[in-house]
Amino acid sequence: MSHEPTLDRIRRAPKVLLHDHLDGGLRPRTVVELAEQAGYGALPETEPDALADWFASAADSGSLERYLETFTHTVGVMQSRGALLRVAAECAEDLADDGVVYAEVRFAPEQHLEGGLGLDQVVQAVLDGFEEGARRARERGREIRVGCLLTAMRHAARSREIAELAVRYRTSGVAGFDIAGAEAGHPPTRHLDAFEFLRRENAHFTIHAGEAFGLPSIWEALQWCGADRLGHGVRIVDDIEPDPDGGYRLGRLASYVRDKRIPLEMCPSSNVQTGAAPSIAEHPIGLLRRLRFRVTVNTDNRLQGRTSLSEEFARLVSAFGYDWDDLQWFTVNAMKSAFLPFDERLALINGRIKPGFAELKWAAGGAVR
Ligand SMILES: O=c1[nH]cnc2c1ncn2[C@H]1C[C@H](O)[C@@H](CO)O1
Ligand SMILES: [Zn+2]
Repeated sequence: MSHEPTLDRIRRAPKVLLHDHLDGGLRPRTVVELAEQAGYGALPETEPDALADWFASAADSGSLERYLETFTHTVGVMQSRGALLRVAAECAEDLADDGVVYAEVRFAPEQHLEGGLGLDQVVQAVLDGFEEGARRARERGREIRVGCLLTAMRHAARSREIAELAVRYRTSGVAGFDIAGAEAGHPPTRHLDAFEFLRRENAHFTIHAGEAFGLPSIWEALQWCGADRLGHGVRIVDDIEPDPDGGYRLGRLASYVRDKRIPLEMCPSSNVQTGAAPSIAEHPIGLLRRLRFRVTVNTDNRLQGRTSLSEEFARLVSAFGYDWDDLQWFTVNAMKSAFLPFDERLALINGRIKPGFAELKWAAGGAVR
């Protein structure tokens, strides 16, 4: 029997997902049906397979700005309570079917007000949807826990309001806060007021940084804003240089990120699509994993990337030859980095992740550690 983690077996592994956009993970058929129901006439294709192809190829643009244009159509059909609830429920089900046991799914409430909903109603619809999806998954024997991160758009000016919303819902399923959108020209320090508020409230947040823009963005996110985690953070490699004796020399920022165990929410396929990395095989995740940064593996946008967490892992296995120990290491890193109380993280690591991986290693004929 092969020791190699195949896609099929990876799907059975208990996985953890920290960076996944609700509006980047719709089923193509759902986009078509919601568009019909809402009278949204701007879809570039109206047949689900053709629409799936369109999203994947339009997002394959080499530029974050053009990649983000594809969200017009997903956000466009997510403007009612019914639509938000359906998308969130299907998201929870799809992740559970992929073997994800814990997920933090993010979206920007301010983008879903065009149908007349208020911010609170938008958040409530999504939380209700996650609960419904998790319930349906449980009925099929799949246990998943889904938390929500509220995103503020970095080009807009509603971050303080969204941060307050995140704190208001923190006991109802919102695990934290994030900023997203085009990075160049929109530094995280523009939203300092929101981050300072969150810190005073002992709340958690991550910041998309070091994706389409380099080290200054990472530095601001950590040292000015106080981010707990970095969304992508892939450009931290710009602060790492090979040294003559075959090792690597870390600059001050890269050292800080590694020493403080700052979680990197890496999204390999998304980075290839936006041009942040030339290919999966050349993705900095290979080096960062070897240097033992706190690397986690994520999907970013399953629709645009035509991917799943299992597929991201499978792509890394074929590019870097990762084995079950590597996949477990990424997964434990992610669980340690979740915006969940420490005892609950530990319970998932010891109760689900370690036993689940041990079973797969055993089935693969490998040593159980
Ligand atoms: O990878 C990304 N970088 C920056 N912004 C992103 C990325 N993926 C999605 N977004 C944006 C588009 C969505 O409409 C928004 C909220 O999920 O976040
Ligand atoms: Zn993202």
